[in-house]
Formats: sequence, structure tokens, C-alpha cells
Amino acid sequence: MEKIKSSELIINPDGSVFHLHLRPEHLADTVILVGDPGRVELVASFFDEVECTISNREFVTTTGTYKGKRFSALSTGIGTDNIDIVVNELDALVNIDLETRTPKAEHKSLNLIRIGTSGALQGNIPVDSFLLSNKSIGFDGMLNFYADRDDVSDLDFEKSFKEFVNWDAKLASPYVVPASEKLIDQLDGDDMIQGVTISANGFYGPQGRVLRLQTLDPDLNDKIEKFDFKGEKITNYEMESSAIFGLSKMLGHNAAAVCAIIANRITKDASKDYKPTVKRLINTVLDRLS
Ligand SMILES: O=P(O)(O)O[C@H]1O[C@H](CO)[C@@H](O)[C@H]1O
Ligand SMILES: O=c1cc[nH]c(=O)[nH]1
Repeated sequence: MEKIKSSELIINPDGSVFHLHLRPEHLADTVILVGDPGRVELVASFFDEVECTISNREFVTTTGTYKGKRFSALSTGIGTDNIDIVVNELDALVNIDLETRTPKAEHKSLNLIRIGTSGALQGNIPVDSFLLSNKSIGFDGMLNFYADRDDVSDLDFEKSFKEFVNWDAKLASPYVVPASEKLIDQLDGDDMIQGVTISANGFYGPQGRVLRLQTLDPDLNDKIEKFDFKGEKITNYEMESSAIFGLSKMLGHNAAAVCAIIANRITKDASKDYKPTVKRLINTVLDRLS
């Protein structure tokens, strides 16, 4: 089998992957992905034991055990461009032999669960609630660079969404990827609202926030609020889940995302203090996965 060249998969002198600085033994099979590097310590504060903490740039990883089960908590920073790095390097750690630089014959499936923060797009979703994503729509366009993009995207949903909102041709074409049903079943509970999430490629204009600059389509969020695909409603904006779901599905990993709602874009409400909500969410997710 042909070796993956050193320019394509950069490995550091200590044998770790280029950005994450992890070696295969550092990684658990269940990985909690968070945006904020500071949130890794919060996840690890629940661990019974910590094995290792490794950091490079915004990518901080702590591996340890919670109620006897091994978890890694890893920060991705903000945005789907970082997710391209994180998911590809996590996959390389488990599915590529880094010594021979060849893909392994047997593929391992990781469980990748994002615990994030998010803004609601329906008036009846309270701030400080938990939102479990059934699907994620990528406004970012990252997945469009991959050949298998159409195989993992819900093309009927895409078409219907683009027609309904009159999607502008200047923007990257949106993709729609479901979360892992197995993980949704594990994470679901009375305290979870389920819905369809949008990952935007920015916090301001791409999510319709106007400070001093006007947006291309000032009515986009109103149309998103009204949109319905076979009974499914779009519920929230964040910035990573679409790429996590898309790359995971293409590579054979299980992915899910659950967010603390810290703002409601319809009622214009914002959480007074979202950090206790995020802490409660982390505890809930660890309990349901362990
Ligand atoms: O709190 P995190 O996980 O970073 O998630 C959300 O917060 C950031 C924007 O403030 C984006 O990363 C968005 O997805
Ligand atoms: O409105 C919000 C809140 C958190 N994160 C986002 O991306 N958007």
C-alpha cells in the first residue's frame, strides 16, 4: 500500500500528529469536543482520574476516567475550519498506522460528542436550556471540498431549504448531515430539546447579527424560523456541529452535539450567567455516556 507522504500527514518529532500533538495512546474512544479551551479543565474537573493533558495552540486535550469509563476532552477552538483539522487528526490517530504511514485494515469508530454554546432560533426555546441536534446544516461550505459530500448530506432537505430562503448564489452551498442515532438515544432525556442546528461560518453577519454592518439578507433569520421540512424545524445557531457530523459520517465515526442555549435570537434574551448551565450540561452528558 502506498505511504501517505510526510507533506500530507505531518507528524511531529515525538510521533504526535501535527496540530493536536497527540499520540495514539493519549486518546480515548469517546471524545468530548468543546470550543473553548478553558472548558476542557471544566470537563476534566468531573474525572475520577486524569491520565494526561496535552496542549498546542487552541487544541487542549485531557484524557481521564469518569465513573470508570475513559474519556478525552478536547478543545477545537471556534469554527468548522478547525474541525477539519481536529476530526482528520483524530481519525489519523486511530485509523492510520503512523509508523508505516498507511491506513489500517480495520477501522475504529470513535464517539465524538460536542458540548457547546448556542443561540436559539425559535421563540419557545428558553435560555439556559439544553439543545440536542438531530441534524446540522453547514453554512460554512467546508464539506463541499470532499468527494463524498453528497453521500452524507440530506439532498432533499438541502434543496427545500435553499428554495425556501432563496439562498444567494454568492454563498457556499449548505449541506445537511444527521447526528448519530445511537448517541442521540443515549443523550436524550426530559431536559433535552431536539432540533435542527445551523453551523454558521461567523458569529456576526453569518448569524444575522447587525452591529455597524448590514447583512446580505436581513430577512434570513425570519425565513429560517418559519422553515419546516417534513415537520422538522431549525432551532439554533452555533459554529462547529455540521463539520463534525459530516466528516464523522464520511470517516465512519459516531457524532452528536448538545448545546447550552445562551441567547435567544427571536426574543432577544440572553443568559445572565451561562457557565453554571454549561457545567450542568457537562455533568449530564458524562452521566449519560458512562
Ligand atoms: O461555546 P463553543 O463550544 O465555542 O460554541 C459556540 O461558541 C462560539 C462562539 O461564541 C462558537 O464556537 C460556537 O459554536
Ligand atoms: O448566538 C450564538 C451563541 C453561541 N454561539 C453561537 O455561535 N451563536
